[in-house]
This record gives sequence, structure tokens and C-alpha cells, in this order.
Amino acid sequence: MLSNTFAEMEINPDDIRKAEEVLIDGDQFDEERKKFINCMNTLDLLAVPGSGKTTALLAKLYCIAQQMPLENDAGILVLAHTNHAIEEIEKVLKPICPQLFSYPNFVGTVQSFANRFIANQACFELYGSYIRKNDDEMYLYEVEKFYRILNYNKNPPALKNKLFGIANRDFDGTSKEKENNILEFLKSCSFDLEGRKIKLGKTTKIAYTGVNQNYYVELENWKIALLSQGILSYKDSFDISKRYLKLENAQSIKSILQQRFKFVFIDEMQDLDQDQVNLIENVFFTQESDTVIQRIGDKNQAIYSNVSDSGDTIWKTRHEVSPKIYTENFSLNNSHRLTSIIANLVDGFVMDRDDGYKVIGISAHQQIPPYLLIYNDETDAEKLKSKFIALIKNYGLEENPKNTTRGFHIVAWTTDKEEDSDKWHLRKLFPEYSKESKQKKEDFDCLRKYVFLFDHNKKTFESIRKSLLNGIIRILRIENIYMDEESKKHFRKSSFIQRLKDNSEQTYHDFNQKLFDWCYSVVVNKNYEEIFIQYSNYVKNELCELFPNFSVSKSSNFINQEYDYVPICDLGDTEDSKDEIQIKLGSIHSVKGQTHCATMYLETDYHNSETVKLNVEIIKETRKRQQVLGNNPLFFQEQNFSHLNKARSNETLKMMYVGFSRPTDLLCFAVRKQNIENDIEKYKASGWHIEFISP
Ligand SMILES: Nc1ncnc2c1ncn2[C@@H]1O[C@H](COP(=O)(O)OP(=O)(O)OP(=O)(O)O)[C@@H](O)[C@H]1O
Repeated sequence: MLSNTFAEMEINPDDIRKAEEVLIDGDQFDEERKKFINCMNTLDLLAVPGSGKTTALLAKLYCIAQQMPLENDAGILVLAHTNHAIEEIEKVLKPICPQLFSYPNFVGTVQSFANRFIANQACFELYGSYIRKNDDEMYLYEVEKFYRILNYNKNPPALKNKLFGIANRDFDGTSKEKENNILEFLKSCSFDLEGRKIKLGKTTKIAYTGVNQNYYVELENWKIALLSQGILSYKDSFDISKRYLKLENAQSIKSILQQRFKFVFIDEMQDLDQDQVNLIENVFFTQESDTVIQRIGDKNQAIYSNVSDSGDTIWKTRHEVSPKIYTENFSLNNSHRLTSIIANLVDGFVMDRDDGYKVIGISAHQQIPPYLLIYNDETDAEKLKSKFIALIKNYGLEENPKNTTRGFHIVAWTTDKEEDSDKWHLRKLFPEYSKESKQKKEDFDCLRKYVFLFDHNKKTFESIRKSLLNGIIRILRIENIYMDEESKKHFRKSSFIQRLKDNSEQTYHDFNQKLFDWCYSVVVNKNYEEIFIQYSNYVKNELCELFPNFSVSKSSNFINQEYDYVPICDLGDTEDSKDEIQIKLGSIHSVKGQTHCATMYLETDYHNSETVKLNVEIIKETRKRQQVLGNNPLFFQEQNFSHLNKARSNETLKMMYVGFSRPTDLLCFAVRKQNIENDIEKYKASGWHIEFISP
């Protein structure tokens, strides 16, 4: 393995100066940060929240972009796990270096890279179809559809009996829960189609042992049929890429990619799951490759894939794996985002403390102590928000435009639950939070959502047009109306439009006119209800002219299902609150990587509440000995229990580490009284300011 040789490129100091102007208001990067920006070798950079990892990466990308086109028409590849992380990079760099976002460079999620450069071709060569759907929700729908047609049979054992046994071994729940376990298994299992094994994680659950195993063959056929239609779960993209890259005739793909991408940068590296890490290594980290790979992140913030089967973080740094070749990891000391008081609190949550890893806040902002906001129940929600706003005003935070740009955020771990759930969640307090309206989804569980939940940020009709067409395609799919009966190929938007044209120019013209009117009415006049009626009437009454076999039967629930639309969640959106402070609502996942001015972390239930999960017993009570609890970072103590590998507590450490480390100025923690009643004095003594929202 090469330690690295592609080090000819030198960053121009003048470009660093310009980057400082653009990225950190003309401040100067210190020597440590400049060393990272200048380094053109393969490396891993790990550092605390707010230390400026992303900023330093942006500076480096800015400097490289100034030297484009690169020698031999080489490009750079910039990857992250989430769309959010990519959008942050685009937001800053697209306006000032658009060349970074066009050929031969690629900036995107690991998923989009895998699909575009490997999985799409793999799917075509292995299964005869390019990828048409790559979406876990759509995949779940396929799983459910398949499950519904299965029947029980004891002898010989039918697939349904087998699945029931596999998914519900030692499980004592209701029949609904058992059914959900089967669906969950079908959704999550992976298919080793070469070895003819079906696995969950690393464990083989069903292996093909002979021709009489009809249930195995049935499941395998279903999977192959999906792949042949280009319907893939997210994980499938990596499974088929891995398979494809092993083939003799795919070897050229690796060398083409290595030639094209001489630099690979991965931000938020800790979020990648094992498949993603392996794919990048498999393509770029080979004996013959001279591609430079720089991976940037913070293991303590791994809130996505986070742990391997052994309980360790998935990302193993080069130094961990080959300390002789890679003598150290890069690091950046100090957090520019955090004040020392917030940094002290946040530091107690650290799980993975490499040498010198300590959260030290060096921001010169005023030292505002963290606030504990204690409330009773959901009827206090508005008072809670008002208190947050009052604190923002009290410290004059809204007066600085930079603070307003960074924003004032209420964040929570669990954002959404069913209407009647007693599990605490963000929407229970703030119904204006609507997760689905924030997501740019293409497929939904009822027709109404196709009219209401298109991507409202798009100012053109493109998004609503797509959404309305997707709704029709979904109905045709539910009703088993195929584009081609024999191959059972489903319609896509383009083939549906083609069918209209094939029917007659007039049909096509009439439909287009209708579609335009619907789009106009929804986007311009916001006539959602009226258009939903017209749209669903079209489906019920006019689609049959195009497809004589069509009638609404299986899709009737899908069409009639109610959905209460709640307009977008930013509270400041309403007219009469124009001058008010805008409070944004979001999940911890959605604000990862962001810098806020003020953050209110709302405690919610994920299995249990955060405060409960941080009460960790480290010594059990016996007749002779008292129970001993671990250090609680909520009391500004350094946690000492993560080595016990209690999964719920450890994920809480990471989630709160991310949530608490967002604000430059004000951190509030909102908890229900019943959860912390006995600990209020401890909070006070440790440094929190206590505010009771209601008596
Ligand atoms: N060298 C610097 N000098 C001054 N301010 C900086 C510097 N680097 C970063 N900042 C500021 O600190 C804040 C945090 O930076 P950034 O988001 O890059 O940190 P990060 O390490 O990527 O954080 P996280 O781990 O939370 O993703 C930003 O507001 C950024 O402008």
C-alpha cells in the first residue's frame, strides 16, 4: 500500500489569504490549520466540534480550485454521508468556485457517488436494468407488497412459516409486532446471491442447501426480480457494487476512477457505515493507486452508523491500522465555536478520547451559562419557546446579524411519533414541525401527500409536477398496471408520458394542460384541497381511458387516506411575526455540522429520555454494598461509563455531544419536571441556571 506520492501540488499562500477573507472574516488560520490546508498526502483529521474541520477543508478546496484544471485533467472527489453536509459545502463554495462542481470533479454523498460511478453500471450488467428507484421507503413498500401475497403452509414449510421463525425466534409479542418483525427482517436482510445465502448483518439466516428448498428460491427470485427492475435499497447499491468490482471485466472501472480522481476528501467521516468505508477503500486505497485520500471527522459525533458488530466505531484511522506508515493522525486543537463554559459541559460527554482530545472553547463571545428550562407538559410549549426568545433578547443576541444568520434553533432526538403516542417528541410540543414537508421525498404512503409535500423550496413547477406524476405512477404500481405485461416492467414518469403520446397527441396535450393548471394552482394559489379533488378524480375517472384494465381497487385506501397538512415549520414564516425572532425546529441529525447562535435542546424519548439514560449504574447494589452511579456529564462531570458498552447510554452521549456543541452563545436544555425532580440541586450546583417555565 502506498503511503502516498501524489504530493506535487502546492497550495498558494495567497489563496489561503483569500480563503481567510471569505471563510473566517479575514482572521488568520493558525499554523496547525495551515499545516492541514497545505498537506497533500493521505491523512485522517480528527478534532473536536467547532474546531474548524469543515472550514479548513473548505479553505483547502478553495485553494485547489484556484489551480484548476489540474494536471492530466485530473479531478477531485468530495464526499460526505448526508445531503445536509454536501449542501453546506455547496452553499459556501458554489458561488465562489463553480469549477469545483463540474467535470472532472464530483461533489456528492457517498451513496450518489456509488450509484453514479459503479452501482448503476453494476445493476445493468448484472441484472439488465439501470437503477430506477434507490430509496428505502419505496423498498419497504415492495417488501410489504411481497409479504401480503405469501401464505402459510406447514409441510413442506412455506416461506412465510420460515420467515416467521427467523424473525420471531424467542420473541413474545402481539401478532402485529411479529408481522412487523418479519417486514423488518425482509427490509434489512442482505442477499449473497453468489454464495446463495441470506444474511442479517454478518449472520447467515437462510442458506441454500438443495433443490427442495423452495422457500429459499422464492425469496431469491423476488430479490432478483426487484434488481431486474432497478429497484434497490440504499444498501443494495453497495452490495452490487462490491460484487461487480470483483469481476474481471470491472477492474478497468477502478483504474479509471483512480486516474480521474487524484484527490478524495471525505467530510463527516464518522458517519459512513461499513459498506461505504469499504467501497471507497476498495476503489481508491489499492497498491497501484496514487490517489490521495483525506478523511475528516470526529468519532464522538458518530450518530448515524456509528458502531461495528464489535461495538467499536467503524472508522479505523490509518494510524490505528498502520502506525509505522502513518505515524500520527492530524488534529486541530480548540473550538472556535464554543465558549469555555459550554465547552466544559460538552467535554464531559466525550467517549473516544485520543491523545490530546479535549474540548476547549476559545470563542471570545460573552460567557452565558447553560440554562435548564423545567416545564410540566406539552401545554407549556409556547411558554417554553417564549422563554427561549426572552433569553435571546435578554443577552441581545438578535441584534447581531451574524447571530441571526446562524440562527436560533430548537432541536430534539425524536421528532415525530404517531398522533396518540405518549413517547415524548418534538412535534408533540410543536405541531408546526412536519418532518415530511422538510424532506425532499419522492414517495409517500398516501396520495394526498403527493399534492402537499413536494419540495416547496423550488420556485419552479418542476417539483410539484414531478410529485403529481409520481403519485400516478405509484397508483399504477399498486394496481399492477404494467408498462409491459410480459416482463412486468412498471411505468416510470417518462414511459407514462410516452403512453399518453402513443394514445394520441390530443390525450398528451390535454393531460399536459391539466398538469400545468394543477401545478399553477398549487404553487401560486395554494389551492391544495381543490387540486387534490381534481387530481384524485382524474385518477378515479380518467386513467381507465388510458388503461382499459385499470380501476381503483387495491389503491383505494392509498387514495382516500387522510393527511393533515401543517405548513412549513419555521415559526417566523407567518406574516404577523415578520419582526419576531425566527426559531427553527429540527432533529439533532439535521443540525449536525451546523453552527447556531442559540440552541434549545429539548429532551425527548428514544426508548427512554436522555436524563434517564445518563443515569448509569457502574456498581450494582448488593446486601453489603450500595449502588454506584457513573459520572453524569449533565453535572459537568467527565463520563466514566462508556467502556461498559451500554448501547442506549453511549448513543445518548454522542447525540447530546452533537446537540450541545452547536451554539456560539446560548445553550438551553428543556426537560420535564418529572424527569429531573430529584436532581435540580445538582444541576444548580454544577453550573446550570435554572428556570421554571410553569409552577
Ligand atoms: N480558524 C478559525 N478562526 C476563526 N473562526 C473559525 C475558524 N475555523 C472555524 N471557525 C468558525 O467556527 C465555527 C465552526 O467551524 P466548523 O463548522 O468548520 O467546525 P467543525 O470542526 O467542522 O464542527 P463540527 O465538528 O461541529 O462539524 C464556524 O462558525 C467557523 O466560521
